[in-house]
Amino acid sequence: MNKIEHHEYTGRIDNPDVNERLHQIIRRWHSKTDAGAPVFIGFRSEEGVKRNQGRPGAFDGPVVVRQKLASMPYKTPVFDYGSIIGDEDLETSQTALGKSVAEVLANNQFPLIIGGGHETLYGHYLGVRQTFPKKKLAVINFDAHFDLRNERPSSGTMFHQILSQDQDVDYYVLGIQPSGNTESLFKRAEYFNVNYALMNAVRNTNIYAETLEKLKGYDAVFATLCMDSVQQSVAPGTSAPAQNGYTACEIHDMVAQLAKLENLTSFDISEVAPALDVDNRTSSLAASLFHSFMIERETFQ
Ligand SMILES: N=CN[C@@H](CCC(=O)O)C(=O)O
Repeated sequence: MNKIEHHEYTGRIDNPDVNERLHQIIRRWHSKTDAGAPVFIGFRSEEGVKRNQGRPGAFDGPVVVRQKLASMPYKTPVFDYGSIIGDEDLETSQTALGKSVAEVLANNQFPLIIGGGHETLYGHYLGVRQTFPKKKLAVINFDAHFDLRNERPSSGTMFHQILSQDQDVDYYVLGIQPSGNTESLFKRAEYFNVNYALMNAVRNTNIYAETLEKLKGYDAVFATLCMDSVQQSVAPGTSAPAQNGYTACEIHDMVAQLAKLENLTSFDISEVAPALDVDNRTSSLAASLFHSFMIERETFQ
């Protein structure tokens, strides 16, 4: 059984009479907490990255991203489930994450999952599927990579795992880098009818707006953001950084639009690797993206 670790939030206080920063307002999750509220769930795992021959360092992602979130202004109810401590038994760790995600969804709350390597997404999927066993699902991935490898489960296989076992999931991925995916992976994307857009198309066409329109037609949508979709200058702390990835401005704007999607069930940000980071740039950016998302989605609470 995977251990659950709890995070102690601390930070500065400007006015002791008002709870106006996240560390002042956040409470430990329990099954009676407010419906509709966001709930952070950490997934401390880098086993998938190791198996994928990447650069480990994401194990502390959930700790450092929470440290960065702690002092951000936030006033509405928000909860923290804790972090699942992953180990070499990735499959069991992902099952544990799925169970936690399903528990939170069953409470009509909104899981905000902090990875961990991108193997986080497979556990995220398990929780969504367990909650909605019969629904037509879509997953939207902001990523430089397809993650369609057909190998032992890792941070490069999750969408192959999902699409080969579940006929009722459509896969959308935006920000694919030609320099990060071989012809074989592009062919596999065609084989699975993946709705993909290269980074240049995302920048120069209406594909994102069109994708959001299509996503409205599903029973439920879950979202994942791999930090290696963001350019290396602002997100150096990832296993496989991209030189031509999203700018900080572009990805904030896209996440803000995502937050308005009513049938969105849950959102993970993965591949924050503090051990590879420079001046906490990647963890600060991930925290800022979660914060933007929460502010935009407050209307649903
Ligand atoms: N989205 C994450 N992808 C993998 C690397 C991509 C690949 O397998 O080529 C990762 O960082 O571990």
